[in-house]
Amino acid sequence: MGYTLCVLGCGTMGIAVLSGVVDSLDIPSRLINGNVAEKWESHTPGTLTPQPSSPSDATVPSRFLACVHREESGIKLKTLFSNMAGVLVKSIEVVVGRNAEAVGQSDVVLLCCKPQIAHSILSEEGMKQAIDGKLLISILAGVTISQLSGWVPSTTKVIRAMPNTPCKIREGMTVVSTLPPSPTADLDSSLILKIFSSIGRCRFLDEKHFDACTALSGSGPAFACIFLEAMADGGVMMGLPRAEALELASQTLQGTARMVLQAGQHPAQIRDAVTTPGGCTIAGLLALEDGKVRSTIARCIQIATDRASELGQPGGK
Ligand SMILES: NC(=O)C1=CN([C@@H]2O[C@H](COP(=O)(O)OP(=O)(O)OC[C@H]3O[C@@H](n4cnc5c(N)ncnc54)[C@H](OP(=O)(O)O)[C@@H]3O)[C@@H](O)[C@H]2O)C=CC1
Ligand SMILES: O=C(O)[C@@H]1CCC=N1
Repeated sequence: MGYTLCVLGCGTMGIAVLSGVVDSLDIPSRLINGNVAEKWESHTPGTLTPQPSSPSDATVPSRFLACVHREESGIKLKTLFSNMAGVLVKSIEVVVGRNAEAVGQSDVVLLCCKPQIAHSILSEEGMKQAIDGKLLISILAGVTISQLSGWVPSTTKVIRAMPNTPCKIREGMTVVSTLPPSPTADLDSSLILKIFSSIGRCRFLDEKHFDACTALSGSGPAFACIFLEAMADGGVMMGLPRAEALELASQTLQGTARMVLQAGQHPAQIRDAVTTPGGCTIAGLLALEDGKVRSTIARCIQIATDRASELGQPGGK
């Protein structure tokens, strides 16, 4: 039997993680349809490769509770999840305004609310008893393990994770804070890996890197989309239809990223191979350098990191 996973604050990211995990658990039916092999192969050897799960695996969730605050959000989630539960997932239950009850029925809690309201949610009546001894995985930007640990009983195991929205299509990047030594560390770590490596890449890093990870991979999809849209706009300016321009830009970015991740090529190698002496690529590259695009993008990560460190902090907004 699997365990119960509670998504405490099931908005954009809660839905992304939950949808991806549920999708990954629906392996047997998709194997029958014959379309899953390619998915497993698309992950680079040497990284944490997802494996099809067995329904009896105790490190795999089999029941999901999705907590929200507003009735209207609950209705939207019910519609969204109504057809989602596959063969291995017994149920996805939407819970409105009953956080402590849901946490009490869960084994693992994925905290996905806004950083600013985490303290009030974890201080709700009945929450201390409900969360006692449980594994709490927080995806909140800026809120530290030390802060979270101060809001829950000392028996609650607190871990941070920083996923991103592509988790929804199982192409996410998640960084998990390294686990402190404990008798349950191995079990906790395999359980955490099962969740996040089933929805993309996952790696452990020390908590001191979390604000930078929040900026780079957490916020990264937004930054990548600026570049993507700008490339497509350039194509449109030169007469390409919008839809085709967007397809060309997206597949080009995806293919290039895969050359780095899968083929292990350095970005400079890829760039040089494209850049014919006296050709059009060097002409475009020089225009980018004139626009200080590299330092602008690097500064964007620096500024977003600084902002991430302020989120959820006393006196911060
Ligand atoms: N968005 C992203 O790409 C990423 C976000 N993060 C982090 O994830 C967290 C969530 O972000 P995001 O998903 O964008 O935010 P959303 O606003 O989309 O989701 C927040 C959720 O919390 C719920 N909520 C609010 N109050 C309560 C309450 N009292 N009890 C239970 N649930 C409540 C909301 O429900 P309702 O609608 O009913 O109010 C909503 O479902 C943030 O801490 C952010 O730092 C991390 C990585 C990437
Ligand atoms: O913008 C934010 O604060 C959140 C954290 C990472 C992505 N979105």
